[in-house]
Amino acid sequence: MNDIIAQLEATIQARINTADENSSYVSQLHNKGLNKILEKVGEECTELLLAAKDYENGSDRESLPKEAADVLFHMMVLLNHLGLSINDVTQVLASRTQQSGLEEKASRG
Ligand SMILES: N=c1c2ncn([C@@H]3O[C@H](COP(=O)(O)OP(=O)(O)OP(=O)(O)O)[C@@H](O)[C@H]3O)c2ncn1[C@@H]1O[C@H](COP(=O)(O)O)[C@@H](O)[C@H]1O
Repeated sequence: MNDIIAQLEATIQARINTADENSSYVSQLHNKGLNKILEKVGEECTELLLAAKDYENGSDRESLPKEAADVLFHMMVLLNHLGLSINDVTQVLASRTQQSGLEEKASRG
């Protein structure tokens, strides 16, 4: 796993464990609960879509990677809030590397 992702995950887990709302955005979000986290993930996904359109039409070439980072970060907070990890996601991706997406689709029948 990418070092930054692994480091970020360790920080997210530490913030969830210490749950110090005053000094931590992750702790705040974790304490607010699943609905608030899902709201943030939804918001960030919408911002990602808008940034992708702006990137394509050339009006904004800066925001797309930042919005993608926001989505990834909030998805990691979501996974960790529920006791999962980005490792659970990379394991799924790894298990899919032996098959093309089209083969997988055809195998569903
Ligand atoms: N990568 C991030 C990161 N990306 C985005 N954000 C926060 O996510 C929020 C994004 O929400 P919005 O853009 O909607 O901004 P907002 O209007 O302030 O949000 P709300 O008031 O609606 O919650 C902002 O507060 C950002 O600061 C992040 N906050 C933290 N991290 C990482 O998480 C680590 C732990 O952070 P703390 O828990 O704050 O210590 C940090 O060291 C960083 O590495």
